[in-house]
Amino acid sequence: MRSPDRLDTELAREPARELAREQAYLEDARDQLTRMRELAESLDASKASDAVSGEVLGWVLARRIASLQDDPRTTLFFGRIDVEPEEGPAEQFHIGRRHVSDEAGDPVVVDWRAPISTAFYRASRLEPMDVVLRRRFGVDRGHLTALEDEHLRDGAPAEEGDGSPGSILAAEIERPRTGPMRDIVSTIQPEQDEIVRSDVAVSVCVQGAPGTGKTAVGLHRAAWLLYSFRERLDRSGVLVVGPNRAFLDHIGAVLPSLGEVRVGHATIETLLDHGRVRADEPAAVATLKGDARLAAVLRRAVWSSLVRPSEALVVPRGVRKWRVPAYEVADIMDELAARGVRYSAARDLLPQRLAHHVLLEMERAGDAPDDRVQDAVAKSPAVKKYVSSVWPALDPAGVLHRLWSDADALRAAAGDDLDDDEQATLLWDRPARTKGAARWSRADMALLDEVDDLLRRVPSLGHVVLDEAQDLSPMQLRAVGRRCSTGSVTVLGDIAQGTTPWATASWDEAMRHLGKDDHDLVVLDRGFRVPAVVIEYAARLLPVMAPGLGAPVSVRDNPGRLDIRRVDAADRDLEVVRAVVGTAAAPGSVGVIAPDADVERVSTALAAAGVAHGRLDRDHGDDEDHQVEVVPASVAKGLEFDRTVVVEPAAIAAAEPDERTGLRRLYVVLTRAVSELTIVHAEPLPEVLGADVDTEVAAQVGTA
Ligand SMILES: Nc1ncnc2c1ncn2[C@@H]1O[C@H](COP(=O)(O)OP(=O)(O)OP(=O)(O)O)[C@@H](O)[C@H]1O
Repeated sequence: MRSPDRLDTELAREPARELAREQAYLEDARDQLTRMRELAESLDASKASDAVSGEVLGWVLARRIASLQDDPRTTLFFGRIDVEPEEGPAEQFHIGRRHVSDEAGDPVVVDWRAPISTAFYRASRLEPMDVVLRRRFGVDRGHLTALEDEHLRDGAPAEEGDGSPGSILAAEIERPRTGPMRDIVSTIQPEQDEIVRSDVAVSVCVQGAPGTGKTAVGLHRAAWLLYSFRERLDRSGVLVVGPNRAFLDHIGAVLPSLGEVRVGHATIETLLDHGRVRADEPAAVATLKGDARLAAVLRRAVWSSLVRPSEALVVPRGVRKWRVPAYEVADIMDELAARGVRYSAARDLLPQRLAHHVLLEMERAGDAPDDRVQDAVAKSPAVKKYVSSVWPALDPAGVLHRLWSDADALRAAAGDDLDDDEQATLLWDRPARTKGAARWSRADMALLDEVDDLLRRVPSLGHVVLDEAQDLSPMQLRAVGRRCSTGSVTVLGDIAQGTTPWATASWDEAMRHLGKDDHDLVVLDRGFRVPAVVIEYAARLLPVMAPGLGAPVSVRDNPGRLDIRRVDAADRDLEVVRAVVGTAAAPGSVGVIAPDADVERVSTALAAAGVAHGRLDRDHGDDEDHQVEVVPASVAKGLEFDRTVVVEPAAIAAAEPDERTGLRRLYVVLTRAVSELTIVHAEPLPEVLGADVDTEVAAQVGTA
């Protein structure tokens, strides 16, 4: 019998042995991956039956070979589950970013998206899902450094956990943020996994406070859908829509790191690109243009272009003239208009319909015309001219130009939907002379898109992930909705972060505008980004600007640090530089978030002090990665930095058109920090943050 001391020593050695065993398994898996890649490389695309198949096969093989590269920065797996079903054999599965199999075709590593992997993410003591052991691996540059086991059926009482992550999980969550956003496959939480794996037919709307993982969940859902419904979605396409270019740069590496390179990324501006935006307009005008009532107005404007025929169509052919009486043309037009075909598509059908009637006339007169005659009649100048007179050709710019310049046209289209004042608001003060000279606004883009769809149906994708959806107007939501009309959508957002005057107040309403009345609404409330002291501070804004919405419960180990520095106006820029220099000494990204109008000044002050930095503007950042980025407040949404320095909160709030929007913008800005938030201000802070806040919070975190 072994002595207790020896047993202890052995037990202490066991994890090291286990780790060595797993490391050996990893080496084996790597060999198998190499074997799979070599096999793919040995296949010859030129043996295909013809040149086109050869090209397709060559492309498929190249893609497969690329997907079988071993990335030395990660390991092939990050977890393991041991499954013991009541019936059938016990099995063990290593879970990784991609599938690896051995010579016999048996799995060595299973893809995190495979159905069997669900248990890795969701099994709990309450619901073990046949899992007896869940193992997580600590990883460093391709090596396993630690393992952590959870025994789900070891007889301990089946209680829910307290929600706090284990140490490997915690280390992953606490890892400093550098560079762009990374994937979270190894640590997806059960409530997140449920969203990720919702069926392809289900549209999901996720409301979640800052840092609850909405963006991460949306991107992983896209990857899961592509894996599970590859053929269908490869054909129809998947698109991610985000708020601005800087955000797309921030998230752009996540899907490629999961092996998905074919997902499109767009902002609402690039999606609705119907010309150059050349005009800014008052919030009241943009809000009205974003109102869903405009859809009915535009529909009327388009369809009222039809002209009731008053004269017969006369088609000369040889010595004869053939006629289609006006009332018959009207019947044909009514039938086409009632069929739900889009305006221009129906117009394309009209010549053939008219020609068919001419053909019937000819037959009645004893002729025996064939299809070629019908075609010739349809293409004849007489028919073309007639069609243009009763069913005029339209284009989006022409329709909108007329509405905004011609009070009578707008009144006719407005029906009961817009009152006189609203019509006056929409009319241009100085109408552009031609549609080509029109100075379109951002809000006009969604309207041009609506008209475009009234003329010809915009094709639908298989799935759209719409991030920061709370900021979209009803007309913009309709535009996104038509791009997933036959597919599904994942909508991500936070009502409290709505910073447009038209921001949505209700997800049910937003989903209705998207055409997805039937949807699942899920609330995420565990915060993975913002540490407790920072989120508690930012949450002081909530009762005023988003009553009823709660702050997330931070699951971060790091309590965070909040440092509020009040200085004289003359010293402010110097203090910002000092704060940045102090905070940039440690590794991790630093975001200096300033009122848009102050970005230039802050950047100049940093440059003068020799602090290298980048700048994230609305449309782009530069391509280099900088540790320090200066960020206009209006661009900060969706981004995160290890540490942030926020400049002049009162000015950030005051730059918005109203108090509520201002405080919401500030809430977004204050919730970008992963570990530290430093506020530098000369103006008094907004009252709702607390009059006593300087001393109170400073004391709480022991700052200067
Ligand atoms: N399960 C998880 N494991 C590890 N990290 C996570 C997890 N979920 C989220 N995170 C991390 O938390 C941070 C915040 O996530 P994300 O940006 O997706 O949140 P969000 O809800 O979209 O935030 P916001 O509303 O502020 O834009 C990211 O760094 C993300 O990688």
